[in-house]
Amino acid sequence: MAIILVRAASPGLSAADSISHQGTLQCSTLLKTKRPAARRWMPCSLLGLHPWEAGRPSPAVYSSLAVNPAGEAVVSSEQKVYDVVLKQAALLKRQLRTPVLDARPQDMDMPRNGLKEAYDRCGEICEEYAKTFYLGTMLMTEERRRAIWAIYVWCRRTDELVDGPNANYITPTALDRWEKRLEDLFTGRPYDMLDAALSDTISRFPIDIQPFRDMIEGMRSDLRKTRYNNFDELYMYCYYVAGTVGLMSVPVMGIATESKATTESVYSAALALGIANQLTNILRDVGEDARRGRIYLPQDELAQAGLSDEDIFKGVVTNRWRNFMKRQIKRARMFFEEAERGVNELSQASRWPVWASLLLYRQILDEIEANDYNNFTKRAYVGKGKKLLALPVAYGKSLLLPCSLRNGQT
Ligand SMILES: CC(C)=CCC/C(C)=C/CC/C(C)=C/CC/C(C)=C/[C@@H]1[C@@H](COP(=O)(O)OP(=O)(O)O)[C@]1(C)CC/C=C(\C)CC/C=C(\C)CCC=C(C)C
Ligand SMILES: [Mn+2]
Repeated sequence: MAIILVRAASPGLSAADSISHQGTLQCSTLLKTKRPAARRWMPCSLLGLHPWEAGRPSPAVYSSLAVNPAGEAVVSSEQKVYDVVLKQAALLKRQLRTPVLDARPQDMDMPRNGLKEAYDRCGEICEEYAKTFYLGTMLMTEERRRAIWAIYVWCRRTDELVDGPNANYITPTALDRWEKRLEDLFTGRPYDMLDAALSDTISRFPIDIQPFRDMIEGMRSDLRKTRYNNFDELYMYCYYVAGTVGLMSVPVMGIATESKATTESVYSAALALGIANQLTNILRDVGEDARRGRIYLPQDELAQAGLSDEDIFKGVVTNRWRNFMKRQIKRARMFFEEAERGVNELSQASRWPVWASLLLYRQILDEIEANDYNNFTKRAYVGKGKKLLALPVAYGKSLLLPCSLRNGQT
């Protein structure tokens, strides 16, 4: 696939920055050298690096076009998703300027009777299905905790549609109906008590519908797609099913008043955390997914490593597999690193749970390594002791100054 760099859509870029042709480059990201005045760009491939090995510049400063085999230019997934980030950030900024939250009557602080029950049920479901997330939410303020439970339950139910016991009967039409329900709850007409909790959350926090719609879109693609040709395709899937969670959560978590970071950069970090978590999920579940006929790994990178679908189905750990896995783990860690830069930009009370979940999820990668990359038959599992240890470490990190106050604006 050939890549053409085109003028960035973001403000502040001059035409001189814009066009450069990369012929048959494999990567869709360029490395920005540290010479801001000249704004030099160097293709990662020329440096012998994958973009994620070279340090991923924000797509805010460039935009890349991939050329498909028919010679048509297509916008990269990263750029498409970054456009969503910009839109979400703009919406949040606009809504925060409208003093809806402050103008709320006092009695809205506590949900009314039926709603309390609905939120409590969301909490129970979260505790039952995701002990780690639940533990994290216990560190939040009550209103935020309830909101995250409601979002969690909606995400879990959406995932259950395609992964749960009735998954074989789920059609695109069923997902269309689920989307209609989503629209209804966003306009204050919830279908059941769990939807009512989310509907209430939406009235309390400046949450937009798009990430929710996009998650449903991810489930639609999961119904029809079992292979990913390259990382660009996989990235889009990860955005849909997990990056969206980051975008849904930021308006609830809140950005610290003292933070000097841009709203866009906080959203980018939240997106990166979702992507990192999903890549980790994928690497942990390779064997389990293969038994369902699914391979969520970039086919081109498998081929470059001398591996085929058959090797995945056979599930034998070879040196080729180890080398392939090392690169995949490295990429996931880069997304975690990107996410780390945003955590302390969140409001103080939200940092600890996010750090805790980041550290705990990232440890799954260490466990895959400790299992000598056997993710075919061994499930990477973080033991209770390590989980408990992560909590004080997370707390310590949450007390550090936001990156934007340490190194200037991010
Ligand atoms: C600035 C900054 C860093 C902000 C933080 C933003 C933030 C809170 C991001 C959260 C990211 C996150 C937790 C993403 C979830 C990723 C995930 C696990 C997605 C799973 C998708 C499908 O996976 P699959 O089917 O392959 O796997 P299973 O075997 O089924 O597990 C999901 C299952 C999609 C549905 C997601 C959820 C149910 C999780 C939703 C979680 C929350 C709303 C809680 C977030 C709260 C905290 C405290 C992190
Ligand atoms: Mn699932």
